[in-house]
Amino acid sequence: MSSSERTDRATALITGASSGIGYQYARQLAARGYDLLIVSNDAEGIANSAAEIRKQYGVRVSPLYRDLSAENAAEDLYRYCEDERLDVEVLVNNAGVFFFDDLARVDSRRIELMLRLHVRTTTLLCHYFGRSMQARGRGYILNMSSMSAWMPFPGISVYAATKSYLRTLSLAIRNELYDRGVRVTAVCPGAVATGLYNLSERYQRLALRLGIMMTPERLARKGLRALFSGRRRTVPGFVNRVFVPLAGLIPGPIVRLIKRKAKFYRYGR
Ligand SMILES: NC(=O)C1=CN([C@@H]2O[C@H](COP(=O)(O)OP(=O)(O)OC[C@H]3O[C@@H](n4cnc5c(N)ncnc54)[C@H](OP(=O)(O)O)[C@@H]3O)[C@@H](O)[C@H]2O)C=CC1
Ligand SMILES: N[C@@H](C=O)C(=O)O
Repeated sequence: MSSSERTDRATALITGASSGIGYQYARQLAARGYDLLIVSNDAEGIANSAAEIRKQYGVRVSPLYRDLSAENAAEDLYRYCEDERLDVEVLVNNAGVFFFDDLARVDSRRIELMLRLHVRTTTLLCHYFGRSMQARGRGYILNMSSMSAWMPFPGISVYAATKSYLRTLSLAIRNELYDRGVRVTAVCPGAVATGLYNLSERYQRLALRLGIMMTPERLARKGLRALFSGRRRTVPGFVNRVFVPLAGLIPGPIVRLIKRKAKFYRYGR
């Protein structure tokens, strides 16, 4: 199965498309001819993204304001698509949040929000839309995991665990849906220059120049290429691919030594 320029009215649903990587997925899917349904928790931000993409690509773009960490978020979104008779051919589960803190220290509401957004809602969206896609015999699901899926490190315990869950989930459902014409890909980036960790623009520019970070445009291009060529997973960036098998080999005492010494770990303490 491959996707080129589309002529029918298939829809791509992208969560968290008001900014960063999700916005780039939305633009690039519009460039491929998909109509879009884009969702975020910021009414003005998602409406602005929709207006810009509509103007640039001339496709139909519907912005939807939803808190995807809410209890029935996935079911609501699925029902909305049914009511609007949207033929969702591509589902991009991208919405995400980040915090850096110890599990025992952080406000429990932040933990709950991350678990609901990354795990509960994403899983149920895969369930509902995966079911329709398999009935139709065609579809694509892209789940945003992360290189941190292989990095059970202090400060990112919940984030890394949820991204590891998404990596595993994606691989399993890929094999459940493959013979029904549905492709599932986990995208596992290292650092991408977005607002996710509130890194200043100056440091982002430096990290981009040093090749430590990737632009969201480039990441989205690589993610979609992997999705439409039916790959199970992509870890964009050579250095990231080299680091992945090494991350789990770092001994606990070294991890704890870095934690004690690292300046970034002391911020906000
Ligand atoms: N940046 C990076 O280095 C990496 C990012 N990733 C993953 O990529 C994905 C996108 O992140 P990125 O683009 O960097 O970050 P951004 O902060 O730029 O984008 C996050 C998106 O998620 C949306 N979102 C957050 N909370 C909710 C919510 N409760 N309901 C609905 N939408 C929500 C935000 O919308 P709004 O604020 O408008 O609600 C925003 O559109 C995330 O899943 C992240 O974990 C993975 C690896 C590396
Ligand atoms: N930088 C990424 C981890 O490796 C992320 O934010 O997920």
